[in-house]
Amino acid sequence: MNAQNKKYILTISCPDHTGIVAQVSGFLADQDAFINESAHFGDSVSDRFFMRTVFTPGPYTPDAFELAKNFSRVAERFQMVWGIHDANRKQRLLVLVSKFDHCLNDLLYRYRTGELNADIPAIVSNHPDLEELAQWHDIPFYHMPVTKDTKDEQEEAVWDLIQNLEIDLVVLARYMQILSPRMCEKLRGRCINIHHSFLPSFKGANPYRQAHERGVKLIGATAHYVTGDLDEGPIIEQAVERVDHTFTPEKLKAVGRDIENGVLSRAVRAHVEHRILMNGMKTVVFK
Ligand SMILES: Nc1nc2c(c(=O)[nH]1)N[C@@H](CN(C=O)c1ccc(C(=O)N[C@@H](CCC(=O)O)C(=O)O)cc1)CN2
Repeated sequence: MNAQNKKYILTISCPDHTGIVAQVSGFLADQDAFINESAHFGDSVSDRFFMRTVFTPGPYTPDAFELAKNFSRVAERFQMVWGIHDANRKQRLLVLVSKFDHCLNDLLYRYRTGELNADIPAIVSNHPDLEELAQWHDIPFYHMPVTKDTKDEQEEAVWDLIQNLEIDLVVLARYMQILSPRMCEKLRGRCINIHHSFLPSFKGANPYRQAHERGVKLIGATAHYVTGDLDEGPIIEQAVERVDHTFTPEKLKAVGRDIENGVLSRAVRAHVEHRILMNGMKTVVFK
């Protein structure tokens, strides 16, 4: 164990090839680093390889900058998309909400208890309803109302806040406004939405009403990265629960709330722990 309790996470995605695990573990050994855990996946369809290795520096391990410079030679050889992340650095989340409070409430509980190892410097909403909940948690609340005519200005203000607060991840916790393609591009790979259906079923607004009208026997929730295509972004986490003909739309929503909470929190936790790697329009999520 090193004195400063430093720990890093190396994430890799690259064209599949023999010897990658050997080269990476050999590199870390040469840099005097201790591997704590490692996971990898070779996708035979996309022919890409994914790896996540957690390591702690030894007495002779160079600093993170020097380590990254040294690793870049290995990365180039295998055409890697890679990152070395500080496992002890808390990711900074901006949570966007509208009027529904259950996902925000759940995230804030997990944040307050330390289960969600992240910082939440601010909450943004297009409605004032949830300001009291933010105040209870002593988190700054920004009421940023939006209409079809003011959407551009509102998104500019949200973007300024993201930059000023050095936000790492934006979480749409039942935020009921569709982000513009421009905003989605700016937030590519770092904006997670909770959709209240088992996608790809029931995209868009009012999925519980759609589900009730369809007479489904399962309802679910999906956490996905946000793209310009509504509810089409790469899926991160999903869950379902059984329902039956006796379930009214209100009862479907009540059961759905607990599903949404669990799905969103697992997705956010996976992101902040650098366990999600992009695989085209899909994800690889390491346990
Ligand atoms: N660019 C994206 N923006 C958002 C996504 C997304 O996948 N891509 N997910 C939504 C959340 N959502 C479903 O999960 C959703 C939210 C809102 C609507 C919708 O039709 N909203 C209306 C306005 C509603 C209102 O005035 O309150 C609209 O924007 O025209 C559909 C689906 C979050 N954003």
